[in-house]
Amino acid sequence: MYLVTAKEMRNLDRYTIDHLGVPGVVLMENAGKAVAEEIMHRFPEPKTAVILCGSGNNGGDGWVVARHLQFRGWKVYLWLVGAVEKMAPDARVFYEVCQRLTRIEIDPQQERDQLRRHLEQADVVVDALLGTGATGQLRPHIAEVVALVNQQSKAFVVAVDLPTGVDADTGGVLTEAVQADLTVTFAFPKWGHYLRPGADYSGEVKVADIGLSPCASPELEPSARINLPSDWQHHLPPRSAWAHKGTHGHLLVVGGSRGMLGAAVMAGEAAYRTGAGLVTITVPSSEQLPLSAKVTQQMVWSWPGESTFSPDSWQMIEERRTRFSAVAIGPGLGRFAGEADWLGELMKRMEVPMVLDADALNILSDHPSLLQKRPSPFATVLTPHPGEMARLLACSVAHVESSRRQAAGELAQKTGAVVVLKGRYTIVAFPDGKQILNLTGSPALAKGGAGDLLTGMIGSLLAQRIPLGAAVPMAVYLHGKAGELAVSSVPHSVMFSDILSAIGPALRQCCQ
Ligand SMILES: NC(=O)C1=CN([C@@H]2O[C@H](COP(=O)(O)OP(=O)(O)OC[C@H]3O[C@@H](n4cnc5c(N)ncnc54)[C@H](OP(=O)(O)O)[C@@H]3O)[C@@H](O)[C@H]2O)[C@H](O)CC1
Ligand SMILES: [K+]
Repeated sequence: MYLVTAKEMRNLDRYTIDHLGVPGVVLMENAGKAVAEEIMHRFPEPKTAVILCGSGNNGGDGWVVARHLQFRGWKVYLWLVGAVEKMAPDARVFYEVCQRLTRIEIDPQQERDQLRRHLEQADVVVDALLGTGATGQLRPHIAEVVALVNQQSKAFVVAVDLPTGVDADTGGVLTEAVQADLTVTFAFPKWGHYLRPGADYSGEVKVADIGLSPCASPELEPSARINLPSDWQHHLPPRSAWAHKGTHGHLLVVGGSRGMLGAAVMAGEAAYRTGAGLVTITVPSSEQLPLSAKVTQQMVWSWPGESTFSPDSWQMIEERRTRFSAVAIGPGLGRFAGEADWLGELMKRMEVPMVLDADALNILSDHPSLLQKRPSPFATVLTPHPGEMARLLACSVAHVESSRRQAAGELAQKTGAVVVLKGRYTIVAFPDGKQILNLTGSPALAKGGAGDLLTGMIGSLLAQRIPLGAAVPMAVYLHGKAGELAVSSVPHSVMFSDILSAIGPALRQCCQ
């Protein structure tokens, strides 16, 4: 499923109407009817609704909603908040239908006692004021009505396409926004539904098919998609009865400095759970023995070239590096003298797909040129949380969080790496500008170790030679799904081991 900007939506709209000739009023009828059906699905018995319509086509959808609810016995209070003479032509068609059906209140733009009274009676309020056509800060008369809607607390609030006041592309709030319980959007979800604070105003987001043309040509192709198993589940290799431990890849995990061995172990365990045939963890030689006593299924080596960083001390890697089909660097890595040369040497020598996380990213922040050491065409995946992203882009965390889509895209384009910007809705950004938004996840993942798990899962799927464009979104989706499935009681008490155990069920749910 695509994820669109307002402009991409308009392009698809225009193609359907102008090029294919589907009348706009047909799309509007389908849109309004879809909203009415979602409402009646939640309220099977007729209730009282206040429907607030702007002058544009978002308002047009509102007139259609009003007619359908009224036909099904609802008490409907209809309000035009805007100027009739400025009404969009398609909206005008349905406005005039409503005029023949019932009284339409015109917002007086000063005292609004009547509107308050209607809102107090409402079981449902429909926000059809502004949709994807909103630009700039809300004009006062709209902002005042939005405030009135938010002041009443009884009604179930349904936003048409977008909550009024939410920017379709950034999720930013234009002055203020309608706090919706449900948003019914059309054809494809918009970025604004999943970027804060817009995500907090959207409530549950339902996507209605209104008969819009699917993407008909490359130039119309939106640049983003929602992460869905249907896009990659066929890439998970089946388990042949003839398989052996060498059949499903060998991941090298590099990390685990003193006091942070657990991170490397967790990444390694997650890699096994996600299907890797072999996992080797490398830790500082001082930690190798203690760790060997702790882990069973994973081989434990010391860091390559740890002592002298001289070329010949990399012999171990030279002799064995072809054994590995992917490498993950970072879980519990820590910072140390000579880190840049060491990481650069490792990045250069490992001619396999590579995941960089945690302190490997922080070292990269101080030495961005290290990425140029990566031998092409081997892929590199960066998995920053917002703090690491801020360091990589030399900006503030607030800036990253207020422009997640742009930040992820910028780093991917700048580095040529695949960027996984973690968060409630993780974004996977590719160097060619394509992006994938992931919707799975749970507050249970807001704990130490969750990032190490994801690093191990991405490394595991890359080690199994799953194509990059499938391996990364698959791992991100499964990681979030495992976080959901791990919650047996409350998310507060979920442990790393619960999430680890949930990887298998998540795989079964998505890939069988
Ligand atoms: N394929 C689809 O997705 C379909 C979507 N539909 C609906 O159409 C809207 C988009 O309609 P559009 O007319 O382009 O724009 P809006 O209705 O969202 O808003 C335009 C009106 O709002 C006024 N406006 C703009 N910015 C502000 C602001 N900051 N404050 C107050 N008012 C604002 C604008 O006034 P102007 O003076 O600028 O003209 C317009 O009056 C989409 O969201 C869907 O709901 C179709 O119904 C079906 C197909
Ligand atoms: K709206």
